[in-house]
Formats: sequence, C-alpha cells, structure tokens
Amino acid sequence: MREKLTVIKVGGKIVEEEATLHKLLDDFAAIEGYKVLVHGGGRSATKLATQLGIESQMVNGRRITDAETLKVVTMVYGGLVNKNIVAGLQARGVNALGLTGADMDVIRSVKRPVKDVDYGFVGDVKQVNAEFLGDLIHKGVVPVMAPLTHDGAGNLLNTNADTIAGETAKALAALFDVTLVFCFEKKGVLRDENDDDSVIPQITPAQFKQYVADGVIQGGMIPKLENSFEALNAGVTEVVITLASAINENNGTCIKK
Ligand SMILES: Nc1ncnc2c1ncn2[C@@H]1O[C@H](COP(=O)(O)OP(=O)(O)O)[C@@H](O)[C@H]1O
Ligand SMILES: CC(=O)N[C@@H](CCC(=O)OP(=O)(O)O)C(=O)O
Repeated sequence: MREKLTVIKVGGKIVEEEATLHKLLDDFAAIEGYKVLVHGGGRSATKLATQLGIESQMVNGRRITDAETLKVVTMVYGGLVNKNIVAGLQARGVNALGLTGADMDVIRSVKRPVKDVDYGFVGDVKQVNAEFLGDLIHKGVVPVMAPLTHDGAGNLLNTNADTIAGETAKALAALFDVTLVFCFEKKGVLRDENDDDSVIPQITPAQFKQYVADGVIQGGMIPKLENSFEALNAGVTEVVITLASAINENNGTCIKK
C-alpha cells in the first residue's frame, strides 16, 4: 500500500488575518503523516500594491503581473507570507521549509503566451520536481510552497496558488496516495453563496457544468474546480473543498471524477 500525503492549499483571506492563520496553522500541525502546505496571498499583494500606488488587475482569476507587480508579489508571497507561515509552523513543532518554485528548481513554468490578454510575468507550470519534494518529505520536512515559479532563464513568474496546489498534488501522486484539500473561508462549494449551510456535498464534472451555467458557481471557484478535476484525472486520490477552520473534520464538498 502506498503512503498517504495530504496537500493543503490555503487562500488569501485566511493568511491575511492573524486569527484565522493561527487557527489554520494549529490544525495543519495536527494533521498526521506526510503533508505539504501551499499558500496564496492575493489579498495581501493587492493591499501592498495599493499602498505603493500600483493598480491591481485580475482577468479570469489571474493577476496581470507587470514588472512592478512582480516585485510586489515576490516580496509578499516569497517573503512575508511564506516566512510568517514557516515561523508559525516551526513554533508548532513542524519542520517547515519555505520554497518558491525557483528554489532547488522545484517548479518550472513558461511565461503565459499572449493571446487575447497579456498577463505579463505569469507562469504556466511545466514541471514539478516530485523526486526532490518526495525526498524532503521522507526526511520529515514539510514543504511550504509560495505561488511563484521560474522559467529557468532567470525570471520569476507569478502563478496562481490553486494551480500550484493542483500541479504539486498531481506530481506527488506518482509517489504517494494524495489527498488535496482546498480550504478557504466558506464551508465548501455552496448552492447559495449567501447561505453558509447550503454546502453541496459532492460535485461531478456534469454537475459542475450545470452549476456554472446556472450561475451557482462563479469567479475564483471555477478554476479551483477545474484544477480539482484535473488532479483527480491525473491520479490524485481525493479532492475536498472545505472551511479553513475545519480541515480535520470530514465536511465540505468532495469532488468526484
Ligand atoms: N458556489 C460557490 N460556493 C462558494 N464560493 C463560491 C461559489 N461561487 C463562487 N464562489 C467564490 O469563490 C471564492 C473562492 O475562490 P478564490 O477567491 O479564488 O479563493 P481563495 O481565497 O481560496 O484563493 C469565494 O470567496 C467565493 O466568493
Ligand atoms: C497569476 C496569479 O493570479 N497569481 C496569484 C497568486 C496568489 C494566489 O493565487 O493567491 P490566493 O490563493 O490568495 O488567491 C495572484 O497574484 O493573485
């Protein structure tokens, strides 16, 4: 039987606030067995950009990343957010190692080609170094991955954190029995976004299509679900979308192939 690994992705609203971040870190520290944490930080990047007089623009859930914005996201994701999480986990007895995709060539990407939209310095993932991550994990290290990748030619690229989580889970599925958990500020995928108790327990690809057509699922939830189906089709065992403060309770929305 293959060993189990849990990949947790935590989004910007949770990491921005101290109270929700601390609760998440407590819960993450309590997860038994091998684990990886992938974090976002989009909200914190937007906030710092605004303070610096840099306008933020999102298209289809992706940040338009010009040279100045790239400096901001590098500082926020690779610096502040990542190191805060690593220090918080060390304080909880978790041997965390913060990584961007450039560190040890963990995630290589290519700059997103310009079609209708020029996203600037945004990377599409090409390769995840699962062997290196697997070695670290087997040594008892807990990787904490920031949403930054590199192109191998000296350029850092901004990469959506849900994509980092999905691609990392897919690559590690070659070595482990992987459960991928997207946690955020709601109890799961909701039938009615204004009703916290309207959690949809399971979603199949056909239901997903219908929910999108009906406007039930929108915005950032669309790429999250697309990443989920892709991960399941590429060998990830289980994908769950759930409340950040409930990652160790078996609630939320279970994604089905
Ligand atoms: N049916 C739905 N159920 C829950 N959230 C939804 C739904 N449709 C759209 N959303 C939106 O998706 C957002 C989560 O996506 P995103 O902002 O990308 O998350 P994250 O903070 O994890 O990166 C929620 O904040 C919510 O506004
Ligand atoms: C290219 C791109 O869009 N990158 C994202 C990376 C951060 C992220 O995904 O953060 P959340 O999980 O908090 O949304 C961004 O800059 O917003």
